[in-house]
Amino acid sequence: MNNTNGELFKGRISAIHKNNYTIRYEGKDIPARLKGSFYDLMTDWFPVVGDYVSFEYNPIGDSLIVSVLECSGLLQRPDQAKTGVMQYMVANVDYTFIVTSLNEDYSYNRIARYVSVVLQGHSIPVVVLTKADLCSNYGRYIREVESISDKVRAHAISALYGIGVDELQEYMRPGITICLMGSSGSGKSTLLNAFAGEEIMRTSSVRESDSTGRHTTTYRQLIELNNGVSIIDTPGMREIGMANTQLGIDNTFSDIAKLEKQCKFSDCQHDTEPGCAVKAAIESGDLSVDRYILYKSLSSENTRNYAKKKEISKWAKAAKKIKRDSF
Ligand SMILES: Nc1nc2c(ncn2[C@@H]2O[C@H](COP(=O)(O)OP(=O)(O)OP(=O)(O)O)[C@@H](O)[C@H]2O)c(=O)[nH]1
Ligand SMILES: [Zn+2]
Repeated sequence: MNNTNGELFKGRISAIHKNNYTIRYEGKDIPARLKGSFYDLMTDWFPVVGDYVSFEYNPIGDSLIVSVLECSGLLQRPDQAKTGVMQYMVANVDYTFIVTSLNEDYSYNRIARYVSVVLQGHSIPVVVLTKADLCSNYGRYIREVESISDKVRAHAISALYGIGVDELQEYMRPGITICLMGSSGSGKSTLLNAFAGEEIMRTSSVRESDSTGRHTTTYRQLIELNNGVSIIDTPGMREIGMANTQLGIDNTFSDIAKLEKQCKFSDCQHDTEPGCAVKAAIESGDLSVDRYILYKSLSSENTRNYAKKKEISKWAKAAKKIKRDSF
């Protein structure tokens, strides 16, 4: 690759640190920054890790990212300011491994949240229950996770003892991108090292007393394995809020969403109304009350946050107008 006169190349964003980007191109990592037009246009379509971009190559300094190419498999997370706005996190992800350790990190509710976010982003959720060596009854957890949704498969592994990691090989096909999501200390880096067969990520040591991990992963990073699989490791996330995720929630609980449409009255509150399909399913044991409550609580959290987001953008517009009018 030579220095070019505006010639464009296609690469993939492998890391982002503040305004510094790294592009993966033909096995090399190239430092890059965004072309000024990204900022001029005030676009919120800034590249994220996993995005394919076109760029102008500069062999002696930063290359210039010109545009973001079309993508699918986009994962979002709520912004840090908790304004109900979802931010893009990673792009072009085929499978998302929801990594949860089989100790107090395990949460049915949180896994359902992750699954909704993953399905909303058109990626396929796979729950990886780590540290199976610390749990005597992991079969129960696999069944419980798979009962959340028929779109979810779960595997119990111990990367430390090499148990169950082979089961995950079925997802590892050349050209596939896998994103690892999960709390800090859940074992993402250890799993990545097991896939790579060598220590490519530093792992954090868990404090013995409370088995929480210290934060080690500082930014999202795409790593290409020798088998042609790309892995994106994300920093540990404990909370995952719902906003603009209704499609993902309905997709996760598609049987419930379908049942609600079968009630006799279209505005059925599933309370005392006759011909209520939801109540009938609960009474017959086809639908568990806990799962139904979870679906309702995620949906109402989503609606609340979405309304908040609209409210905030109304304030932001009004504030901009005041500023404009005062000049
Ligand atoms: N017992 C046991 N411990 C494990 C296993 N996998 C990982 N650990 C330990 O859990 C701790 C945290 O693992 P990491 O791989 O660093 O966790 P992480 O998810 O990458 O954490 P962040 O980088 O903070 O997001 C380390 O001390 C690992 O040795 C396992 O299968 N069994
Ligand atoms: Zn009903």
